[in-house]
Amino acid sequence: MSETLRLEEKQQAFSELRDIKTTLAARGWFPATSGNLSIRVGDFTPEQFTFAITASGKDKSVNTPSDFLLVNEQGKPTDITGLKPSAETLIHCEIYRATGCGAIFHVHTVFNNLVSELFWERKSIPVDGVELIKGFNIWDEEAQIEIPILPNYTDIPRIAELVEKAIVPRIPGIMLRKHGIYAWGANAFEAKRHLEAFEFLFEYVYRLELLKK
Ligand SMILES: CSC[C@@H](O)[C@@H](O)C(=O)COP(=O)(O)O
Ligand SMILES: [Zn+2]
Repeated sequence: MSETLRLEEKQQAFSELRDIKTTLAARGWFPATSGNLSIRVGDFTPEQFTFAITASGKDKSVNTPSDFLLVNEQGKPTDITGLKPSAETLIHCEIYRATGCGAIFHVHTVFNNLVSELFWERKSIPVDGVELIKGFNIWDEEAQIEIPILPNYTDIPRIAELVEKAIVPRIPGIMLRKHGIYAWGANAFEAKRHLEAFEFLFEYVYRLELLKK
């Protein structure tokens, strides 16, 4: 890839990340510096790829000139930089490798944490016939879906190695227990739609469980 093209693509990815970061921060979806966002950049094969990702530990409700960096398929910075990629970069790497998606957004919310604990023994969160399932492009009448839950190990490589097996066809997301959702899509627009659908469904599931009691 030529340097000019790479610079343009990098700036485009950083600008998209900034927009989505600002939008999600306004909803309070990045409490206490949590969450991370990434968008792929340039040519992409399962073996070799580059993506733009949020730097680790930043206050994601504030925009600064050093919020993002480029990393390779091993999660290592591609340029010389003082910035540290997200601590959860390896999970992004595995999702890109397994799905070939174009963007991945991760948020911690109270509702996603609650349902991940509520359904931990089942290892998936069931959702039954709710209209917003169509946000995943699933159009079956009264569709029933299961959103997979993985354990929240402190050691991120241990989580990363479980990702590929845990991915369920048609479901563009994985929950980490009492941690948060990773949602992905072909591009930032789709990943955002999926993330919003997940969060709506998690609140619905939680409230329905309460009503049943
Ligand atoms: C500060 S709590 C959240 C972190 O432990 C982590 O789960 C997270 O989502 C953000 O980590 P980061 O390294 O900033 O991408
Ligand atoms: Zn996290």
